Amino acid sequence: MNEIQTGAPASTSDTPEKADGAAVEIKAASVSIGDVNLLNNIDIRLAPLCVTGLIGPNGAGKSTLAKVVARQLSLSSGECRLDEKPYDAFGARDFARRIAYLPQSIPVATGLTVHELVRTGRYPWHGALGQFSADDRAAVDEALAITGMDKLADRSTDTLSGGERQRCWIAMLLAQQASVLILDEPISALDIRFQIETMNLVRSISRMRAVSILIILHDINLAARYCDEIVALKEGRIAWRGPAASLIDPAVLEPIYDVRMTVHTAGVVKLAFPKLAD
Ligand SMILES: Nc1ncnc2c1ncn2[C@@H]1O[C@H](COP(=O)(O)OP(=O)(O)OP(=O)(O)O)[C@@H](O)[C@H]1O
Repeated sequence: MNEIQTGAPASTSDTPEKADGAAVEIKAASVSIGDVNLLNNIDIRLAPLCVTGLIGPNGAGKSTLAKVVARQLSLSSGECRLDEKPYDAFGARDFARRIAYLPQSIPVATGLTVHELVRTGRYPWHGALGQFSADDRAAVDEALAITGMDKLADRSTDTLSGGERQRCWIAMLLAQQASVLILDEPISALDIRFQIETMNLVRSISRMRAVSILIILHDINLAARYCDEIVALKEGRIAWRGPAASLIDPAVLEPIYDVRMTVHTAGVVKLAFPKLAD
């Protein structure tokens, strides 16, 4: 997997321009199912050039919030705005040009090759006749190359390993060239090399394409290292938010996870670990 090379490929007249950096604003968001409150009064803003890490214990509401931002789940109360307009102002295709979502559970079998699956990321950008343009082809080739999936382009997705499948879906998302990326645990199945390369890629995309990124992570050390801002959820509420550089501190982490923590310093890098029992 390589560092991202250039900006979006040059547009031709039959495909729309890539949407400019978009900002998402979620205000006073609550989600209830029956009498269970999954999210309570959440405010969050995703801005271009910013990687926001969403952390917190299992069941805290992270995936629920990701689904809300990706318009997969409706709010019980509150509002979602994209570029200062309510989500309802966007049709499905318009929305997909702006916001791309990688769910936590990706389908195991699609019956498509890697190349065919990544091509589906271009759907929102097809011209009026639905024809695949030079821009579409360039976006797919670039997405395959920077995720290292070009070597497996002709393989059936049904035969991929868990990590390869995760990279394949990341490639499809990159081909979509949206201005906002919502990534729910995108590195959970990746080995350490691909974890680091994916996090580097996420940062590069944020910087080079002015993309707004929300990424759910369980690895707090990677979150501190690669994100700009952190939002920590606990029991459906925001337990802490702040710059990623302030995360690795027992005073911050212990109340979020209810685990005693210890911090080790290697050079200028601080790493947090659970404290072992004496
Ligand atoms: N449709 C639903 N009906 C009832 N409860 C639900 C529903 N969907 C989610 N929940 C509950 O809401 C809570 C938050 O779930 P969510 O998947 O958002 O957590 P999470 O922080 O992403 O957890 P994890 O780290 O384990 O993936 C959980 O307790 C879950 O069981």
